[in-house]
Amino acid sequence: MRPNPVDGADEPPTGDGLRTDGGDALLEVEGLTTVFHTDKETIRAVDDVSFAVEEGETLGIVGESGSGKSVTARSILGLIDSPGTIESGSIRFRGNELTGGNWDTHRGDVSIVFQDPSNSLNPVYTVGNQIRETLRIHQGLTGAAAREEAVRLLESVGIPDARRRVTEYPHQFSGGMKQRAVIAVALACDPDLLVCDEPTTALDVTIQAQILELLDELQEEEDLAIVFITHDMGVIEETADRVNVMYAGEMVESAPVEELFDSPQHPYTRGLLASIPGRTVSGDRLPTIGGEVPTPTTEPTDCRFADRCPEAFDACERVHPEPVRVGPDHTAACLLHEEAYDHDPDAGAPGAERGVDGADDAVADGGDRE
Ligand SMILES: Nc1ncnc2c1ncn2[C@@H]1O[C@H](COP(=O)(O)OP(=O)(O)OP(=O)(O)O)[C@@H](O)[C@H]1O
Ligand code: NI
Repeated sequence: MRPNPVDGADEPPTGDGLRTDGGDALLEVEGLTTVFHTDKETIRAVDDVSFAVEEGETLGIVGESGSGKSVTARSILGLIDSPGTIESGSIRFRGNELTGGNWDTHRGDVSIVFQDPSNSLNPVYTVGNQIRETLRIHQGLTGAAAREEAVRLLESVGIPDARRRVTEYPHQFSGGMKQRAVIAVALACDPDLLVCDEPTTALDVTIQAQILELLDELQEEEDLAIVFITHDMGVIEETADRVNVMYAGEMVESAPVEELFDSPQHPYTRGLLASIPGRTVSGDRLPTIGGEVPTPTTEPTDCRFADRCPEAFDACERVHPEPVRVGPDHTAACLLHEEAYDHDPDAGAPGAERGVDGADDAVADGGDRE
């Protein structure tokens, strides 16, 4: 939520410049391709995705269900199990390559918080027990030191009466308090990067806001970098410094959060933004993008969004768009931004809402006046 402390603005853009190499980012992901081999097909859940996370920043990853957000998160943590595998690409943490089984060198430097806190805590151990176990493994703390640190961690995530609650079992915690406890366990690793995969989706709206606020405070206090995964553009606007938009396994747009919201360059991003309450002309229904995310099973030869895209033109069916620079710190993978593909300008801007269900309803509202 706070501004990126590493100001990349005055770095000269490199020639082909979309890949960061040799930079000092905390996490660098390059060409990540994670596939699942099922009986009938190979699912390319994450397909040639590249991005970086700087120290202390929050990177939001957004996209509809099935776009590859969680598989990206699990890949970073080394949590891809059979039938899944990282087929190619590089994941570097502080410059060290993690793929190829080197996750243990940074185990604990990267920690994850999942959507459902109930699945993340062991019901047969007290909350304190689980925090202390993590402190022992990752920080070598035992005895009184571990007990004190467990209480301090519960306090730091805003659990009242921490000294007593540390002795309680997960079922004695409410949903929101459970997720705070999960975050305390994640922090017991003393991570530099916290990956949050839809951490508030299972919680009600008020609690959700409290957890988002907590993450923001923790980030400032502990100088944490956060990768925040959500399908909710509203949550992205509140939490992220930078945003990656994913669609069918690919990263279709990436930009600082304000720029993405002010000047989205991919029609898919425009569709996601149009579905935020309050951003579109008032109508009974929010516009949604018709259709759903296809499951990618082959290397792309076209734009995977073409058949849902209100701005698609003929080349979109036969050419795969690669990410291109559309601003100093902004990329989009869309042929609208490749001059070589001469598209019909009439199919451009005014049609941005065409094919977006519900947009017509909003316009039709004017009819009530007669
Ligand atoms: N264990 C698995 N076996 C086979 N396919 C998988 C497995 N895990 C994920 N996939 C597939 O990978 C693709 C991406 O899934 P992923 O869970 O990353 O999506 P997501 O963006 O996190 O969606 P959601 O918002 O629903 O959590 C989907 O097509 C999914 O079916
Ligand atoms: Ni997911």
